[in-house]
Amino acid sequence: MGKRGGKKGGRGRGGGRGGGGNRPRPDNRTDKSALPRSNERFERYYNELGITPEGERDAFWKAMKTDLPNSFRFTGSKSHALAVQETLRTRYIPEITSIKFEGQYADAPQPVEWYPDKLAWFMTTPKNVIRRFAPFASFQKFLVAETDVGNITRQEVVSMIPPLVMDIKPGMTVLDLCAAPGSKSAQLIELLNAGEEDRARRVAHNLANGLDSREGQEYADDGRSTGLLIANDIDYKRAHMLVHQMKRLSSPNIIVTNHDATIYPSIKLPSLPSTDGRPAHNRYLKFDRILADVPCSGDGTLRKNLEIWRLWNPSNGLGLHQTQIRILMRSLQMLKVGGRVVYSTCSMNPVEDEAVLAEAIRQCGGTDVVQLVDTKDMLPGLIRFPGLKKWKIMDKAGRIWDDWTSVEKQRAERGDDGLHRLQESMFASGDDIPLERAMRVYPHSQNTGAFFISILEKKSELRTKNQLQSQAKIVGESTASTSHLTTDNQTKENSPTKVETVDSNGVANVLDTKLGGEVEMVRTPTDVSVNGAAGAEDVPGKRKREDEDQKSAQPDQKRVKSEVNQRKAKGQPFEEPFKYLDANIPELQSVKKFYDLSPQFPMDRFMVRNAEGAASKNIYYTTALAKDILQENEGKGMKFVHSGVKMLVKQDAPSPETCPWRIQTDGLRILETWVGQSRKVKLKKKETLRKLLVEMFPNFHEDDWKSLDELGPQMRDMPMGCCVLLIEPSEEEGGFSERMVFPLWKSIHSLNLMMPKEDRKAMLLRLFNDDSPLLNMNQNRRPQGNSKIEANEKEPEEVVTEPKVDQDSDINITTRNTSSPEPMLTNDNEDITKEEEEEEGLEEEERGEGVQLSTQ
Ligand SMILES: C[S@@+](CC[C@H](N)C(=O)[O-])C[C@H]1O[C@@H](n2cnc3c(N)ncnc32)[C@H](O)[C@@H]1O
Repeated sequence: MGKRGGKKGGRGRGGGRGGGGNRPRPDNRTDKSALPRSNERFERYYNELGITPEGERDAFWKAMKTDLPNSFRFTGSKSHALAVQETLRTRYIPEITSIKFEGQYADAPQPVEWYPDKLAWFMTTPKNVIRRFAPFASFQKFLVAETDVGNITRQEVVSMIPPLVMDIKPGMTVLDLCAAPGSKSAQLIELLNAGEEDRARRVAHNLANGLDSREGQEYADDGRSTGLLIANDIDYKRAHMLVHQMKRLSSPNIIVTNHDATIYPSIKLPSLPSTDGRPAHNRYLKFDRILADVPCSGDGTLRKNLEIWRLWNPSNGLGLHQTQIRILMRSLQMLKVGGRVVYSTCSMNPVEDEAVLAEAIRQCGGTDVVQLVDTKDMLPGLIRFPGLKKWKIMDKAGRIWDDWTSVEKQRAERGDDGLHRLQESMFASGDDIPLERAMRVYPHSQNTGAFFISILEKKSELRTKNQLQSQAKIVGESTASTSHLTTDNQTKENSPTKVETVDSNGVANVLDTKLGGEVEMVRTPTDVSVNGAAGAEDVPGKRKREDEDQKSAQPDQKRVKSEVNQRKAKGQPFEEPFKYLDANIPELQSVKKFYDLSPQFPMDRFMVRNAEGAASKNIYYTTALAKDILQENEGKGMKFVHSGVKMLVKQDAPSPETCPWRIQTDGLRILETWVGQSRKVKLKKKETLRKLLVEMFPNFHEDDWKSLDELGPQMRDMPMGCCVLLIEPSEEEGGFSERMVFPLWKSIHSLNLMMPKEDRKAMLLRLFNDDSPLLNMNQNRRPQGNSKIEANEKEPEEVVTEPKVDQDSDINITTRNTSSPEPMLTNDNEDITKEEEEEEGLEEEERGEGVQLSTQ
């Protein structure tokens, strides 16, 4: 499938069975496995810290110096993920274990024991062997196809831990503050939406049968998931990688933002009506759960990122300590009382781990206010070590210090030489903070990377004095301490409570920190009114503000449009605004009528992405809470990058009676329950589906319906346009083991299952072990309609890793170089990198075409 040529330096870990040998590669790419695996200061520091028991030290270093097994996760709804997992078990494992490689039978992929439902797996056979050794070809095809369509996600095993210990429940509000590229956000949304489809179907069934509606919080919105995940990243380009990942999840419960987590703005909610005649109080969103998977030095990923052996130095961790504290402090401020923050890093360095926890707890007012939750009984089967109570700090010069007193003494006697990065908060203080409740996972315990995970519970509101002090600290120290990040934040104090910041994109924001813990965006002088990221040249200034004041006098819609256009013209990044539609507009009314939608389906949550608020091409759907947030914060400087599931797409209709709005696969999962029986058809036999998958635009006129078995008469009688094809699991011979739904389009002369080519191929491979080429029956047909229709029928393709100009015009990006001037060891704990996707052969140009429709 993929191009394999030496396009870029690969992330290859070739060289045999996890041994990191130096075997030459068959292509011209750099063999990183040949990089030296030693670093005197790194090894000395961790030996001196004694992070593992004496008897395990050799095993620890041995594991560190060998290649990391590949690991992946089955994603999506549980039933679907289990169905894909079953294919691995029943078809590919027997095949793999019969392959002989270097004189031995290949190791089978194995499930990660502690991962719920065994949905995470790892395998020790090197990736390049799987890719290039012919007997693995069909397994490789399966992996690539399922990864391509989002059913499998490559992710480091240890990186899967934090979301699992967050105790996510339906209906919760969750914030992932440092979320790109989005592996953990994907897990979070799966947990948040767990069981949604079953619940909604139960409600619909009860309604149809005159039974009582379901009780309980989970059924508050007729079984639809009411929770919210806000996934954030400071880096604009990476925030768009996040958008790509989030779009694959097709959830209306997600908002992606692009802010600095240390000063993440408070999100306004609509005020409740005042009962006493006084002005209504401002309300802000507080979170049940926050994940602070902070930027870190990443030495826990060293088995995968071999460059860390060369680049590791003590300054990396020391330089991140303050930023990590600030991110954790801001998390705790935004948390509900009783809520939990999971703080995690892929670094083993206590200066980034326990020292950060201890300092944040102290700043909050102690363990009565914020307490660590014991993790030792969580995820039975996972071998872990307790958090450290005592530790030492290595300075820039490689000297190791036991405590702060010794540093101060040295400073008094010999000056600051090499000590300037050291701070008191980095050292163990002897406080009675139960740091052992955190968990440390090391490579040798179960052949993984290393990770640090902790859970903090907010017992009571933070004390206002501490809040203000810590916020003042955020303001005062921001410039110095974030300079090492990949972005160049600058912050300056404006007044005791007003803070002007210029973020990584050059966007100027005014934040008001006066409210107990609220960081409110009060003005964004250069923001494109709602979401835009300003150009670097747009630094705040008096003239800018005057311009802004004038602009605010313009009608909102015109202003947004003109500013978006200006940005487009300048090639600057911008986001189209989120505009909700009136439920009574003719377009939505026609959709409601055509699909016979149940009155239980909320018609007031549809939105479009254009300043005019016009339903012209794509209509998106969000939850009620996402709508409240997007509307309430519009024009207030929140940088919303993405939200909404594409649910309806306008199509050239084959007749005036046909609704031109077809249901898009992304939104079908949510809508299908509420579609009336008049636009639903059922299919039972696998072979009928196979025909619809292999043939694009199969003929459908005159007697063609007879070739479609049980589906034929249903489609013969179905008026043209889009309908819902439903497949129920059945025990019958030739029946299906899982429930599936698809949008099916009927035209004058053909039918078409509306699925992108790559999804069709993946499904053919999984259900039928069939990788024969797809047949485009349209090509064999005499053109009947006009050629414009054909052109309009193409679905825009999605990108995988790189942001690009989205043909949907939802997202338009001009990329900017935000990289740090110096080589920097800020590890992003990447699970999927561009480089790796290229290795997998998943380059953009190789992706199949999108959905096609025919009006013929
Ligand atoms: C360890 S990675 C996160 C990995 C991610 N949680 C996942 O599982 O895919 C850290 C991320 O934090 C982002 N970041 C760095 N400094 C930040 C800040 N001050 N605010 C928000 N995000 C930040 C980086 O751009 C990077 O994407």
